Amino acid sequence: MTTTSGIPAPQPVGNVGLSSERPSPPRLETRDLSVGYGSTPVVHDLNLVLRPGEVVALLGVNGAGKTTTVRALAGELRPLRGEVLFDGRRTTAPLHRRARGGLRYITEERSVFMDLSAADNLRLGGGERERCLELFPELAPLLPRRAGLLSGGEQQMLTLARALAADPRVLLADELSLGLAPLVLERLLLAVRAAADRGGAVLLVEQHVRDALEVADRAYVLSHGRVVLEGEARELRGRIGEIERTYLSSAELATD
Ligand SMILES: Nc1ncnc2c1ncn2[C@@H]1O[C@H](COP(=O)(O)OP(=O)(O)OP(=O)(O)O)[C@@H](O)[C@H]1O
Repeated sequence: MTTTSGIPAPQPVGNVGLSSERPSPPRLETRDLSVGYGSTPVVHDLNLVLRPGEVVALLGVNGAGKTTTVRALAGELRPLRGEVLFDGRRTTAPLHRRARGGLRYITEERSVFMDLSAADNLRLGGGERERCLELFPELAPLLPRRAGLLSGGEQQMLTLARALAADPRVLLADELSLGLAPLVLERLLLAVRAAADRGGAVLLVEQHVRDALEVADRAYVLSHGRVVLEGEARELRGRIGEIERTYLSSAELATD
């Protein structure tokens, strides 16, 4: 595509991993990864790729192994078998070292420092405060307030603003939507999409399949710790029934 001045129009970074002939090298990758608790794997033989500029959704019923996968990617759980690669290099580094490489891991539990003000929470994120407020202007009047007094949705916004303002090279977002109003969820997901469009690599763990597939480029569906379906989100949007059936069969197996 060219502009009227004949200069090639900038391509959104978000499509780099998908549309160019040679996809960008993965920023984060697992090869034949098995991971779990003690010596018992709950995720088996996982091959997952996360490239710059893309949002990848990780879907599956409760207990499928999504959080376990994300914790392994974050460096909180060590592989039992197989490996995790960050920027093409095998790593067993803990989270704080991966964070130095630009990885941010956000979960519902680790959301905010409750005793600090919203402003102090943003300061701790290392990103610019103005940037946070650009992302979520609704945080401005809440800045002096103690974070513990904010609503669940406001706390999630704070968490995400803090993570996104630092322009993470990799964002692992586990269950951002838990308990959020639909409109807040939509804002959070759009902010996540925008982070990928600026070149970040985003892994999004989500219970809301349709919402996740709206903003994702690709998705993996886990069932009992194994990938049972994967593909481009635009294709999977037409296969929601099939995805839901994997959820149902997981539930049947779980009650056997
Ligand atoms: N700390 C732990 N110790 C032992 N087993 C665990 C631990 N955490 C999770 N598990 C087990 O590992 C399996 C996968 O759990 P995981 O939390 O990864 O699933 P999930 O897909 O993220 O589920 P949810 O959607 O409910 O968060 C489950 O059977 C769970 O009981």
